[in-house]
Amino acid sequence: MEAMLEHHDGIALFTICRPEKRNAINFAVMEALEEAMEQAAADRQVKVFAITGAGSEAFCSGGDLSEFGHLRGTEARQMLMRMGELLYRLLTFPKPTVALVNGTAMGGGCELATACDFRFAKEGSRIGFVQGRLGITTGWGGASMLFAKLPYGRALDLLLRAEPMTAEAMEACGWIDAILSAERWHEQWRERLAPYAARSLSVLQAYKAAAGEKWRTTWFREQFFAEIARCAELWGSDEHEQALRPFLRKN
Ligand SMILES: CCCC(=O)SCCNC(=O)CCNC(=O)[C@H](O)C(C)(C)COP(=O)(O)OP(=O)(O)OC[C@H]1O[C@@H](n2cnc3c(N)ncnc32)[C@H](O)[C@@H]1OP(=O)(O)O
Repeated sequence: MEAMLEHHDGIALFTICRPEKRNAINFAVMEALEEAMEQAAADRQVKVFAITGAGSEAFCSGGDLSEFGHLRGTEARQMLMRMGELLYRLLTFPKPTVALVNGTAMGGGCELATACDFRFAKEGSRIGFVQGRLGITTGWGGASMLFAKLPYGRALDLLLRAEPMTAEAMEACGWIDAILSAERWHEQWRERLAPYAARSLSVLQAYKAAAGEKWRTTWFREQFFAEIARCAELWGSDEHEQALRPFLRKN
């Protein structure tokens, strides 16, 4: 089982279950996420959609480089566009969404979390938009979302540094909404989400419709998918191939 969907008190919790790969996203996880979002959007008992990673090490280490690293040309572009479509759907989800960053978040793992309305991180988590060190850029719409959600200079700084940051630094730049205790992690994120889950579905959906207006503009959608197309071009570059070598040698 690569991922699972559970329900707790109005919260649909989607967990990526690949701790041995630090919860890297492969095609099976994409499919599971798509199904989970469809179910959670349609289920009137669900008030909040939350995403986390299995185990105590990682939220999500991004795209599965052992599976995606072999993709070239059209295949790479299709993979990036497919996940981009999913993150766009998550960005415009009709109910509040939250990334429960329970450990390391790297690359596409940060893009996944950026698509959510809120990001709560477990203390000690390391978070990095590291794509720039791999000879690529954010490939799932992460930069477009970051520029829209954070002050311009802070967003650009994270992308250009392309390095793992502490949870405290990510809170200071506005990416993390709250750092929660490692010992009381499960209790604390439930406490944080309980007031949202207590609201009526019609109130939640009305606020999310208002929030979603800016993401639905033609301008934003074009920028979002143009970003993905640029990453697809870099995917076949020598710099990216060299960065992938350690992963490809193993698989
Ligand atoms: C496609 C959109 C753009 C992207 O997402 S590009 C991918 C960006 N992500 C990365 O570059 C992250 C690469 N991974 C890392 O830096 C580290 O593994 C990480 C996440 C900091 C965790 O470090 P540690 O806790 O020390 O664990 P580790 O390095 O020993 O890894 C444990 C096993 O997990 C594997 N793994 C980690 N991230 C992966 C990934 N993204 N794709 C495929 N496999 C991945 C890693 O190879 C290792 O496997 P093994 O046990 O040696 O067989």
